[in-house]
Amino acid sequence: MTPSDDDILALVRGWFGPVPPAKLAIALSGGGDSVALLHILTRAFAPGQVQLFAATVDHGLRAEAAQEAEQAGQQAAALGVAHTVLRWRGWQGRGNLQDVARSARYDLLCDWAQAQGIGALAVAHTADDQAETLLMRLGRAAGVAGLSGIPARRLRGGVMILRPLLDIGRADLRAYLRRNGLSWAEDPSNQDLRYTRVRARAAMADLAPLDVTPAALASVARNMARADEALGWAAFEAARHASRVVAGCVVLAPRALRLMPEEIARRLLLGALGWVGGGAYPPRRRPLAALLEDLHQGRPATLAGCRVVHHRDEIWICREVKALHDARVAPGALWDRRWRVTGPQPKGCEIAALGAAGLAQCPDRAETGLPRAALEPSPAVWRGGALIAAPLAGWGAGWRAESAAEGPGFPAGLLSH
Ligand SMILES: Nc1ncnc2c1ncn2[C@@H]1O[C@H](COP(=O)(O)OP(=O)(O)OP(=O)(O)O)[C@@H](O)[C@H]1O
Repeated sequence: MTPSDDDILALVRGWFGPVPPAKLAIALSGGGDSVALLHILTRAFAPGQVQLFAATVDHGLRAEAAQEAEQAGQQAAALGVAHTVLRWRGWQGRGNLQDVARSARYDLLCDWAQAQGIGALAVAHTADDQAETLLMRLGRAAGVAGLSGIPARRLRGGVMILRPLLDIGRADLRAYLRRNGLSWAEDPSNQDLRYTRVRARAAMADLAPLDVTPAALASVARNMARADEALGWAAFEAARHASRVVAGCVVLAPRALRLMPEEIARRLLLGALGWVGGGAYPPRRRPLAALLEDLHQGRPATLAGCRVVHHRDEIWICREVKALHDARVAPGALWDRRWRVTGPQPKGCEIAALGAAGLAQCPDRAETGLPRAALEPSPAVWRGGALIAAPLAGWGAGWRAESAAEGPGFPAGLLSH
């Protein structure tokens, strides 16, 4: 049965709970879903309870984009909502256009929201988007995390991204738009069968006789999200017992790693590699499985900007020194996302990796008890090619290297997976 306006408003109100954000940004593409979201949000809350702001990203990729952004602005204005157009002109012809544009769009929207002091951004993904995402991920042989689909809430760049329409179907939103006499722009790429998402949408109709409906798939995503959270928690607990952080490395007990369920070990490694290596994308399943096998066999390995070695009966996940070739900053600046090095007479000095040649100049290196793989990528102070200090290797009076990593760190980062 098609839900009425009141049903939809109650659903969205319920989604936000008793304390909705005082300021809420809306990502308004001008397409049907986000126009509906805008309209719904203007009606869902008590007057003055939630201050709304809308923004449209003009990617400059289609001739009509600027005009559509302007139209979206008029729709927002008609509803008394402040509107901003954010322009992106960053396409350099490299990589996958859809992915690059999406990532740039979220960056622009989150930066804008933060600059306005708005902590939450609503986007208009629907139950159909969720179902299509699940189908696409089945095709990529996803695991529990992938089958959790699009999250209802996720922190990005200090802004909480909210998806209050994730339990509402696209057809129901179209009915809402028509009932309320609202117009919207159709994105022509929604018909382009070259896109996997469009093919997934077309395939949904064929799956209906099996009861594989958007609602059922959205339900699977919710179940998987709960399982994912539980696995994240178990990995966090396992990491607390079987690992420690030393000199920017994650140190693991091999026996504990061997006894853990494989999925927990896999997540623990993923979290450690992400924290130490800082890669934008996590390593894929197969290289990660190969790494786990190497570790069980006592072999050293390299993955995701990390070097993994055995040292004194423990496994050390260290930063890969080769990945730091270009990492050079002035003293006091953030180095390799995680270190801040300060000390006396910094003039003319730069911070770069200690490396093998630098380490050879540190007489007290053995006394640190740290493996070479941990010391070589550690921050060192250089002046004109001469080593001034290597705080983690015990060389250079007065210089300090402090951990300055942002974010939840390790192992807490395993919980937000
Ligand atoms: N140009 C835009 N300006 C502002 N918001 C946008 C824009 N494009 C998309 N959005 C927001 O993102 C929501 C989802 O849009 P769309 O499905 O195109 O996005 P996506 O994030 O690229 O996801 P995917 O392609 O994986 O479905 C829209 O409903 C809208 O809230």
